[in-house]
Amino acid sequence: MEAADNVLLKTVLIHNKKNCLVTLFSTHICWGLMSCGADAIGQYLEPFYYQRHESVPIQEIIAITPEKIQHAQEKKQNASLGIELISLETRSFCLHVVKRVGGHRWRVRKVIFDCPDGQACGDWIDAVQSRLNSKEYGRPKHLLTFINPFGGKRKAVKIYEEKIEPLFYLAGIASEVIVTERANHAHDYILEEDLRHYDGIICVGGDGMFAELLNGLLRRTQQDAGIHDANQETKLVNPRLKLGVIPGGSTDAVVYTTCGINDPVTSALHIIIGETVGVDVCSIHQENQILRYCVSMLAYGYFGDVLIDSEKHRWMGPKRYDWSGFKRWCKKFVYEAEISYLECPDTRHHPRDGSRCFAGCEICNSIQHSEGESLYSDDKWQTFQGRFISFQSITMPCRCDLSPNGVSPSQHLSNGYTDLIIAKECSQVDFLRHMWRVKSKTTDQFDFDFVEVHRVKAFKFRPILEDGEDEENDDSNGRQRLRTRQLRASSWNCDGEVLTEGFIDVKVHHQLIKLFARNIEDERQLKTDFCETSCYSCSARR
Ligand SMILES: CCCCCCCCCCCCC/C=C/[C@@H](O)[C@H](COP(=O)(O)O)NC(C)=O
Ligand SMILES: Nc1ncnc2c1ncn2[C@@H]1O[C@H](COP(=O)(O)OP(=O)(O)O)[C@@H](O)[C@H]1O
Ligand SMILES: [Ca+2]
Repeated sequence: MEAADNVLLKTVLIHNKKNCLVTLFSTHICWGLMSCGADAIGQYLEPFYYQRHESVPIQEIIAITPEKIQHAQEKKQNASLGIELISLETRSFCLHVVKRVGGHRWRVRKVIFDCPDGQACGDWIDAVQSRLNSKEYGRPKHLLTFINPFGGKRKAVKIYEEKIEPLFYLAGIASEVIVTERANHAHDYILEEDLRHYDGIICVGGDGMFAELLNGLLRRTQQDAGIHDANQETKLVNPRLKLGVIPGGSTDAVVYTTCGINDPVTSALHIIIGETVGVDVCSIHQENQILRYCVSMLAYGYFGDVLIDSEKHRWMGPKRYDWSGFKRWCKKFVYEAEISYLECPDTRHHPRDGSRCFAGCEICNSIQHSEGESLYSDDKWQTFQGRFISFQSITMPCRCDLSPNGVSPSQHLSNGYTDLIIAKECSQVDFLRHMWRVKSKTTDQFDFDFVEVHRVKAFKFRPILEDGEDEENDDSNGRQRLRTRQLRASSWNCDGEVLTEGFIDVKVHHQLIKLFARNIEDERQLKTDFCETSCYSCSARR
């Protein structure tokens, strides 16, 4: 019974008016009815087995609090004495634990236990609290929080005050809150201020707001490490601070991808439990300068234009993307570029390999990168030159309400690669069929002969803006003449921010940042009413 070594506390407590054996292990807490009885003062007979029990990992305990309950006997006594409730010794405690309510949504569940006396109650609270404080769980204590009052439906301040602040208080997290007054407020603050006291920086906002935290933190980290204007060969430094997002924007692809849903309470709970996931970051260069960093979608052509147009319709809230998407689709624009890319050498990893990135992803954990090696000495660069409607580089799956499966469903959070998705020149109807599949959950959106996909480590993008010579009728004098046709230029949609530079070089940095989030769970594999395999009672029974 090796698991018994990890037993920290074991007593009979009252839960739901029944005697329950409650055991605190170093990794989880377990409670349930026993087949051998135990008396009310906590004596129990060995051997005992739980009949039915529940187990919660320590990681998923949000907090433990004393619970003031007037016990039945005391109530009776007080009633007979004709007195109101007086302050009595607290001998009950409440465990606030993560509860999964379906669709990746998390809520707080309260589980109350009554102890034989105040001393036992205090012992339980101290024992559980000391596990929660253990460094191995990395739960944040001090957070810097930025709220964008103008993101999405403009409800970020209300969301924070009503839903998030009480949860942080419950979990003992001190949060310094800054409601932003202008674009780049958060970015500039992170670049300049003293951040030593924080464990992490979070925002209540959308992808654009998250991009401010990302760019601010990565720039600050490189600056502090003495790395300025890095070229692509430079190994970037990983920030100490972790980032987190509470959805309050329009698309919220970062939070939807990493938590499985854009729900503020779920995100707050992911942050509180302190679990983190490494996330790949693209650095976007022009010559020897880093222009920006990007984690979700970097797009040129269709989605670049949609972003520019959607900014004019901000008043519509999140619906502006549908409207601009539709408007932009009505006019067909074609772009041309030369794109060179360094494809993932392992052919098992591909945007259409059918894999999914779940919490504890084995693919992300097993992929090896030879970070120190020069990308440019590699002779495996390939080139695509041609016309397209949409070009996207997708570094995480980019799930969102617009695309619940993701823009690249088999992309991974931390595999060190980005997926290039090129929708080549085609009819408007064909492009719509492709987009329709991106939005729907059913069919493979890449299964079209005009869609090309590659999983790459780096790429170079060179827009072609002149189309050689074209014959054109000049109606005024009826003669034909040759002239150079100008091709349309687009701009980049970089995590929802506009980037006007056309020529760029992009490189993926494997797990450059850590995000407070577990990543989505494979709900088919979640056991709801069974104990973890490490449970003492279960392993004893096996
Ligand atoms: C003709 C109908 C077109 C519908 C298009 C359906 C495809 C959906 C693709 C969604 C793209 C998700 C990638 C994430 C992008 C965000 O970074 C960005 C900014 O998000 P934010 O508003 O800051 O939360 N949002 C968009 C739509 O460009
Ligand atoms: N106080 C503010 N006023 C105006 N713009 C802001 C403010 N705070 C942040 N922003 C900017 O608003 C943009 C969109 O924010 P975001 O939270 O992503 O919302 P949405 O998802 O609706 O686009 C970002 O570019 C961010 O820099
Ligand atoms: Ca990736």
